Amino acid sequence: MSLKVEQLAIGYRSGKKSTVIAENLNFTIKCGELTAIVGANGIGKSTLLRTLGRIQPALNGSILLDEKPVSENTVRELSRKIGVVLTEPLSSRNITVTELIALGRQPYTNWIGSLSAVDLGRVREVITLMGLEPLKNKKCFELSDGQLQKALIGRALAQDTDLLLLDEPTTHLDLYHKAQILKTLQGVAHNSNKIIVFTTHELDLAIQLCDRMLILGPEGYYFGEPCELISQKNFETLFPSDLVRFDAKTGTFKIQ
Ligand SMILES: Nc1ncnc2c1ncn2[C@@H]1O[C@H](COP(=O)(O)OP(=O)(O)OP(=O)(O)O)[C@@H](O)[C@H]1O
Repeated sequence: MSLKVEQLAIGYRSGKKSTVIAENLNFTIKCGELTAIVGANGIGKSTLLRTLGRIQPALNGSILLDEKPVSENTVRELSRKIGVVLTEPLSSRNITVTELIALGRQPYTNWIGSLSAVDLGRVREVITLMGLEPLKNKKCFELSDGQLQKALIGRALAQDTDLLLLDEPTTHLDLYHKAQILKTLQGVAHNSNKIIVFTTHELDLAIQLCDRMLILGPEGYYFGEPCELISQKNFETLFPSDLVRFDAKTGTFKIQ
């Protein structure tokens, strides 16, 4: 299993006009790898993530999952292959954490949506994995933003897809829980052989925990292992150097 991007152009179409956000993207992510997409505000991280998940169309090029163009899958096929966690608010919060996570099993349930023993087992597994046991019977409206974020990631993990795409999954979390979530995602990628891709502004954590990183910059993009990107000085391209500078020794940005 792999996620292969060939000559991909991402952006927006409005009538006959198209706005290209990034183009000529080429990279391959293998199963068992955790990958972060990083870059400055407005550079195109979410646009790329949504394009990879077929939530918005590519302007050009192709996205292949296990050598098959994602565009050739039906919606139901895609729901078993790609799980997506976006930053949009939940439409209804009047359900329990367990019910929310169980929604992730929808691609596998029958037409009346009843959960099998396998579905229920997976829901229980995810509740334990995400540390949601104490919250499992709480209604979603009773949760803090960080707790809800964990439950939403739980829903996507219950979906059990080969590819999991998450847009800023650690935004509302404190440092401890940011590290905990990213460690959990790393564990899922490594132990269950999944491809997990997420956008983030947490450069330090991503450098420490990811197998690959994709840096989107104003002049182009860089893709590789964090240590390669550090030694090639690619992190220096992320921001103008008047205020912050990347320190290759510690792998962190320092304020000038
Ligand atoms: N629906 C849309 N129509 C047209 N342009 C859009 C749309 N959504 C985003 N853009 C533009 O696309 C560019 C990339 O936006 P995107 O949200 O992908 O950036 P990002 O890197 O995720 O930013 P951030 O770190 O601030 O979340 C921005 O210039 C934005 O204004």
